[in-house]
Formats: sequence, structure tokens, C-alpha cells
Amino acid sequence: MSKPPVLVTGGAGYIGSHAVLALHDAGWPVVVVDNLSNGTREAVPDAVPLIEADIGDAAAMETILQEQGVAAIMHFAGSIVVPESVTDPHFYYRNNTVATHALVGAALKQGVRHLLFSSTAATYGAPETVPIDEDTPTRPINPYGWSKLMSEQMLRDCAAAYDVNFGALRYFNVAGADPKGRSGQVGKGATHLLKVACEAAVGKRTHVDVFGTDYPTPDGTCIRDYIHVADLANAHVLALEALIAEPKDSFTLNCGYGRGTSVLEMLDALDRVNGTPVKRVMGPRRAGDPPQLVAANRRLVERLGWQPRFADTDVIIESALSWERRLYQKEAATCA
Ligand SMILES: NC(=O)c1ccc[n+]([C@@H]2O[C@H](COP(=O)([O-])OP(=O)(O)OC[C@H]3O[C@@H](n4cnc5c(N)ncnc54)[C@H](O)[C@@H]3O)[C@@H](O)[C@H]2O)c1
Ligand SMILES: O=c1ccn([C@@H]2O[C@H](COP(=O)(O)OP(=O)(O)O[C@H]3O[C@H](CO)[C@@H](O)[C@H](O)[C@H]3O)[C@@H](O)[C@H]2O)c(=O)[nH]1
Repeated sequence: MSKPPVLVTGGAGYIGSHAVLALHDAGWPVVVVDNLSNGTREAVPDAVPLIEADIGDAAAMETILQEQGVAAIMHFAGSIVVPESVTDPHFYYRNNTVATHALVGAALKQGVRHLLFSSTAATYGAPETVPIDEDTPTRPINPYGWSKLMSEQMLRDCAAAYDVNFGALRYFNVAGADPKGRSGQVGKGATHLLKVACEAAVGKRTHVDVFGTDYPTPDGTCIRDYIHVADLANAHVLALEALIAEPKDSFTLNCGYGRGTSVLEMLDALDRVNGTPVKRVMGPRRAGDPPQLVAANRRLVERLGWQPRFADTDVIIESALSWERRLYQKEAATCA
């Protein structure tokens, strides 16, 4: 069966660019739409067209979907920083929920029948017990989580009413870089723990702030389930195949390994891999952070036949660190 064109929104960003690589490697025709607010042209392979547009522009999206003959959309574009969503919620509802509404409208008008959506563990809020399965009540504790949950609900209702199916993949904490070194996290003003810690390890920062040491966890710092971005990208290819194979079925799946790692454990592992300790500064809690998020991933494994290949924490860290070293050398060469 020939593979139809797939639109990847946010494909110039961190996770989207890895999905583009996974799709491209698997022989899918791909087109990327990104407004480059947090993505880079270099993240998109030369062989893949990148159209600079905003997904909230329904008319532009309709034209792109029609001209490119798009059959399915992987929708990564959005704003992603939890504390920023607390200080600027209106922007988060606009760029995540309202823009998704525009994109879905364009897709419905153009007869695109498969939608794969980047959702998040933040839809669960702060559940008291882990691991978290997909039946855990969704009670976000920050506007980012709400903006994503509202989009999920819109997709669920649209799939019930129209000839379209959807997959919502609820990512836990995405980390690492392409094992072949083709992409990684770039983003200006990084906020993610491993990215920040790697920047400190290569000398771009003086230290890492540890946000909160009084959480109800064994070492007092927050626990997260860090998933390698290449394993997550492969889950997207499998999810796309499932949506096309069973057009009446939609699904919502957690994406994580089912393993919790605290902030301090992550920093210890980085120090071990790096061989030199990164300075830590213990500080107060950051707004909007739940104490622990760990995925129950049985449904992802059973529904999609997903088999993680890069789950080892050291493998995640090594890939992130070697990407960061390369970025640093490139930046140093540009400045020289
Ligand atoms: N990074 C994580 O740990 C994580 C966890 C859970 C969910 N997610 C979700 O995954 C998706 C991708 O996240 P990421 O970490 O790759 O972030 P990212 O910022 O690297 O990528 C997002 C991309 O979308 C683009 N974009 C933003 N708004 C746009 C708009 N209105 N129109 C067109 N392009 C737009 C940005 O320029 C960027 O390239 C997001 O939807 C995010 O909410 C990320
Ligand atoms: O410099 C830092 C950065 C982070 N942290 C802590 O590290 C943990 C992880 O934080 P971060 O890497 O910023 O990720 P999250 O805030 O957990 O959010 C990520 O993971 C969520 C799913 O779990 C996604 O929804 C979000 O999009 C994604 O940004 C949290 O406890 C933070 O307080 C620090 O202590 N110091």
C-alpha cells in the first residue's frame, strides 16, 4: 500500500523534528508546518518541505492541506512551558486550544480523516497514586494541562460526530536526542530539567536550580517519567498506522516507561555520565509542578505493539549530552 502524505505541525521543534525523522526513515511523505516561534529550519531535513505558517490561520491551513494532498496530521505545534502557562494563561489557551480548533476545522473541511495529537501527562494534574493509567481522572493543575485537555475533548467530540478518528498521546517527560545525532532540543531559553542540566555540563550555565526539596517523595524532589524522544517518535509512526488501519477507532494512550526518576537522581546520573559534577542550587518550588508523574504504559504497548529501545537513563543522558556538546561547538565556531 502506498503511503499518503502526512502533515507534521511543529515539525521544526524538538519532538516534532524527531517524528519527522521517524516518518521519513519509514518512507512516509512528510510536509512540515511551523511558525518557527520555537523551532528552527535546521531541524527539518532538506528533503522535507517546511512551510512557515501559523496553525491558528485556518484559511492558510486549508490551502496547505489541499495543495499537499494531506491524509493525516500529526499535531505537535503549541506552547509547552508549564510555569509560563501560569503567568500567561490567555496565550496558552489561544496558541494551544484555539489554534487546535482552527486546525481541526481546516482538517474537517478538507476531508483529512486522521489526527494524532500531542497531549500530556499534565492533563492528570497531581494524582495521589502512581503509576497513572488512562482511566485516572483528568484534573489539570495548570493552564497548560487544561489547554491540552480541552483540545483532547474537542477531538473526542469531533470523532464521535464526523468521519474522522484521533489519537491523543499523553507524553510524560520527553528527553534525549536522535541516536544518530540528526536532531535534538534547541529551544531558546530552555526550561526542561535535562536540557538545562546538559547546558550546565557543557559550560553554558553556571549551575542547575533544583526547584523544591520538600515534596512528599523519598528525596524531597519531584519525580518524573523520562521517555527517550526517539522511542516516542516511533510510537507516533505506530499510532499513525493504527489510525489508518482502523478508521473507526480512536485512542488515548500514555507515553512513558513506567519508571519514576527524581530531580536529584537525574542530576546524579548526569554527573556519572559526564564524569564531572554539575553545581546544584537548592531552591523553592516552581509554580504548577505536581510532585510525581509516572505512566502506566500497558495500553501503549498492547494497542500499538510499541517496544522501547532507548529506555536506559544513561542512554537518554548520553544522547542529550552529546547533542549539547555538538551545539556548543557549533555556536563557538559561529562566534569565532
Ligand atoms: N517536551 C515535553 O516534555 C512534552 C511533554 C508533553 C507534551 N508535549 C507536547 O509536545 C508538543 C511538542 O513539544 P516540543 O517539546 O517539541 O516543543 P517545541 O517548542 O520544541 O516544538 C513546538 C513547535 O511548534 C511550533 N509552534 C508553536 N506554536 C505554533 C503555531 N501557532 N503555529 C505553528 N507552529 C507553532 C514551534 O515553533 C515549535 O517548533 C507540544 O504540543 C507539547 O505540548 C511536550
Ligand atoms: O532547572 C530546572 C528545571 C526543572 N526542574 C524540575 O524538574 C522537573 C521536571 O521539569 P521540566 O523538565 O521543566 O518538565 P515538566 O514541568 O515536568 O513538564 C514537561 O513534562 C510534562 C509532562 O510530564 C509536559 O506536559 C510538559 O510539556 C513538559 O515541559 C520538575 O520537578 C521541575 O521543577 C528543576 O528542578 N530545575
